[in-house]
Amino acid sequence: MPESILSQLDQVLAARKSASPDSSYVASLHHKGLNKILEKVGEEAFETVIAAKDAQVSGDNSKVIYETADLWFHSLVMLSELGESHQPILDELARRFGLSGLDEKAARDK
Ligand SMILES: N=c1c2ncn([C@@H]3O[C@H](COP(=O)(O)OP(=O)(O)OP(=O)(O)O)[C@@H](O)[C@H]3O)c2ncn1[C@@H]1O[C@H](COP(=O)(O)O)[C@@H](O)[C@H]1O
Repeated sequence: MPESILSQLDQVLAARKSASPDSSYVASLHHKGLNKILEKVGEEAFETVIAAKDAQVSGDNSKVIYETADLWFHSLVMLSELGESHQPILDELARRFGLSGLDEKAARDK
């Protein structure tokens, strides 16, 4: 089975941690450090929200798809900077699968 794009990206992002900041965008982000990466995640989250509001009016989802990809990508860079891969996130979603959000909240609020 071909490797998933998330696995392929994880490998590239990890390799970029030791690359020269002049040689690549991801290497430049790792070089600038976590605060710069978090700034980008916040920026992309905001742009995604605006694109979703626009899509609601126009009925065209192309911009929100593009911005969500930017958000996911920068979130992967954040995880990579912290020494994580995408896998624990998929595992957490899998753990939650089938667990009603309402039931989970009720158990938490007890
Ligand atoms: N998926 C992506 C990806 N998505 C978005 N981006 C970059 O993320 C940046 C988004 O920032 P903005 O939209 O804010 O644009 P900007 O104004 O250029 O950014 P700033 O100057 O504000 O930081 C752009 O430069 C995009 O090109 C990405 N850059 C890289 N990748 C992947 O990461 C791999 C490694 O990339 P390099 O490190 O550049 O080789 C690539 O082969 C791709 O697979």
